[in-house]
Amino acid sequence: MNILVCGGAGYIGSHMVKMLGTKGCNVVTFDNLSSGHADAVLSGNLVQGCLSNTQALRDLFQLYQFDAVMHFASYIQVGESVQKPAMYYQNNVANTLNLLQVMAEFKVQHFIFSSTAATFGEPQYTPIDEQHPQQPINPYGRSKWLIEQALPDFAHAYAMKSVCLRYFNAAGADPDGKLGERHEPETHLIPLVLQAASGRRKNISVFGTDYDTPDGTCIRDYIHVQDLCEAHWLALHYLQQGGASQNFNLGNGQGFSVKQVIDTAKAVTGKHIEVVYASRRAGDPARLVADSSAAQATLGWKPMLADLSTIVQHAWAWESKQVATNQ
Ligand SMILES: NC(=O)c1ccc[n+]([C@@H]2O[C@H](COP(=O)([O-])OP(=O)(O)OC[C@H]3O[C@@H](n4cnc5c(N)ncnc54)[C@H](O)[C@@H]3O)[C@@H](O)[C@H]2O)c1
Ligand SMILES: O=c1ccn([C@@H]2O[C@H](COP(=O)(O)OP(=O)(O)O[C@H]3O[C@H](CO)[C@@H](O)[C@H](O)[C@H]3O)[C@@H](O)[C@H]2O)c(=O)[nH]1
Repeated sequence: MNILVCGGAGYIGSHMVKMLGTKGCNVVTFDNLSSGHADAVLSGNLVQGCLSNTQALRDLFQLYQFDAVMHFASYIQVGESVQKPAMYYQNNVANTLNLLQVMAEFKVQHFIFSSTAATFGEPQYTPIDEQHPQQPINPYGRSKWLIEQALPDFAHAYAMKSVCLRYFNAAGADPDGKLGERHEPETHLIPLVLQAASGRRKNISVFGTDYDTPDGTCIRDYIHVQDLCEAHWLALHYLQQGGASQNFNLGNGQGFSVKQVIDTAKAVTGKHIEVVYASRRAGDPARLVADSSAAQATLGWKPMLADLSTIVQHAWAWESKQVATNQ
């Protein structure tokens, strides 16, 4: 199978490229390296280019006959999306539409899209299943939601079938230690806590202690990046076997508070972690936990690395490697 991975030099995409390589697929990564890293692409070819360049996409599709496209490329920071919505709608919506247009032109009919829990907005109930209303509360969530809304039209007009995978909080690192999270700047809780443990960062700020949760800090559903990639692999097979377009929520179904994550990191690393209590970060819902039973029933997906300690251990091995490499 020839698979195009847009954003394959990024955190989740690079793990996917590695997995596709081990499964025997021919992988082409298309990435503008705006936040990705060329050395994270461990399988196939890396084509450096931007989704804003429709002609570059046409040239790419001319060169390879893709069976499917996995689309990880986007901007990903909620806070930044509030400050710079134009940038988010341009990259996450307009550039994705370029990709879909070229897919339609070349009759590539299987699309797997990285969507997000942020399409739901403030939850009305948890765990969040696919029937939960989608009312995104920031431009990032809305940009992903807009693509979800457009996809049925592409299915109708061009017979393009898609699976939207709405990740909850992606975390962890390649169990082989070859890949991990390298966002610059890093905004995600687990890598930041571990940087505070390794000494690369002075402390970790806890954003808000007055939420309506047992310990007052926000609750999230952390899902191992390897388990996310496995879901993509199963989604690819689902589409190839004639499965209809569908959206799936992906998480472990278990929520952990910010304080619980820090405690787990202390236990895993055995290090002192300095904690600073700060005010709430705008746009953070108190509790996001996934109901992934649809993915389990339809795709046969089952998280294999669901334990938070395992997720943090793998991320810690990666962080320790970064520290050693930078010394
Ligand atoms: N990290 C999470 O917790 C999380 C949760 C839910 C959804 N997602 C989604 O998963 C996807 C991957 O997230 P990530 O954490 O790996 O992000 P990332 O920033 O590490 O990776 C994104 C990649 O896309 C590339 N890219 C961005 N715009 C591009 C463009 N116009 N043309 C070509 N390449 C471009 C970047 O260079 C980068 O390599 C994103 O779509 C994100 O919205 C992530
Ligand atoms: O220095 C920090 C960083 C984060 N947090 C808190 O930790 C939790 C998790 O935050 P973070 O790791 O930034 O993830 P989210 O904001 O939950 O967003 C992630 O998970 C969402 C789905 O749940 C995706 O849509 C986003 O793309 C992805 O970044 C939140 O309560 C934050 O307020 C802190 O307290 N201190």
